[in-house]
Amino acid sequence: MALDLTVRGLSWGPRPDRRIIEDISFDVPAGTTTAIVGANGAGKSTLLRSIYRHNRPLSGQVQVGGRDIWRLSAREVSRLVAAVLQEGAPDFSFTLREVVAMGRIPHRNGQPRAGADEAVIDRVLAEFGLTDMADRTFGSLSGGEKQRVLLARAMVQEPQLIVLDEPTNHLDIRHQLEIMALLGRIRATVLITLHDLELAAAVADQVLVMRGGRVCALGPPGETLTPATIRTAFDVAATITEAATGRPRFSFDLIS
Ligand SMILES: Nc1ncnc2c1ncn2[C@@H]1O[C@H](COP(=O)(O)OP(=O)(O)OP(=O)(O)O)[C@@H](O)[C@H]1O
Repeated sequence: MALDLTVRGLSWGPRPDRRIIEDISFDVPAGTTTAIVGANGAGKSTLLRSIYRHNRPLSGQVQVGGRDIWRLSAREVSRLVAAVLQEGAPDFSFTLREVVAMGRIPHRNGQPRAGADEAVIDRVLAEFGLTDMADRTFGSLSGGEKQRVLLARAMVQEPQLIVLDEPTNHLDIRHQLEIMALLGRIRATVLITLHDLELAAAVADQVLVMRGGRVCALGPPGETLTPATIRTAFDVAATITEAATGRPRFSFDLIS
């Protein structure tokens, strides 16, 4: 299940005269992945917060499947959009299964969990290799396992759009690759912030490069992750070579 995301002229700031993101427009076609990259403070997380209906825009629109998210209730949006964020980790005393089950709440309409919910939870736990540790407490898990659980919680939400803020942060190389492989199997539309440009080039159909709260480049990785754009966005010199896999490999130098 996947719906397209349309963002038009989106601006947000804590006050009308203090805009952190300004005039952002882009489309994410249904079922595709867009990576957002940019320097620290460029506005990536702020943009995501507007898309999962946390920051009400000062101007502009966010539409999922053609529906303006601010014309829908929070519950309706949570049936469409799931978020995997840096902040907002669940209580560490919940079991892994309880944390994953929280993803069904938007579908329950005040009713207790039903058999259908349990079936979705069991399926996703199995898909994510979490069944055997389902009774462990969230607090006892490693960083990589926690990240997998948060992704599983988003998946039981059965979203049409999933937004992820740096889901590979703090993960070792193997766990980074595992998370990216899991993402590759997701049927939803994906919007993801990443600091690692090689990961972005590997997973994204489209890359949105941000600088100073604005879109600095938008398009396929080969057209956006160029030395010129990287210099503008990150203020570094980039050299791009081709790895044995055929994917781009980046190395960086300070500009003296
Ligand atoms: N509610 C807020 N009030 C005031 N300033 C804010 C608010 N939210 C974010 N900012 C500021 O907006 C800027 C962009 O922040 P944001 O977290 O979106 O950047 P980012 O690109 O995600 O950065 P990073 O790569 O470091 O995570 C930062 O300078 C931040 O301090």
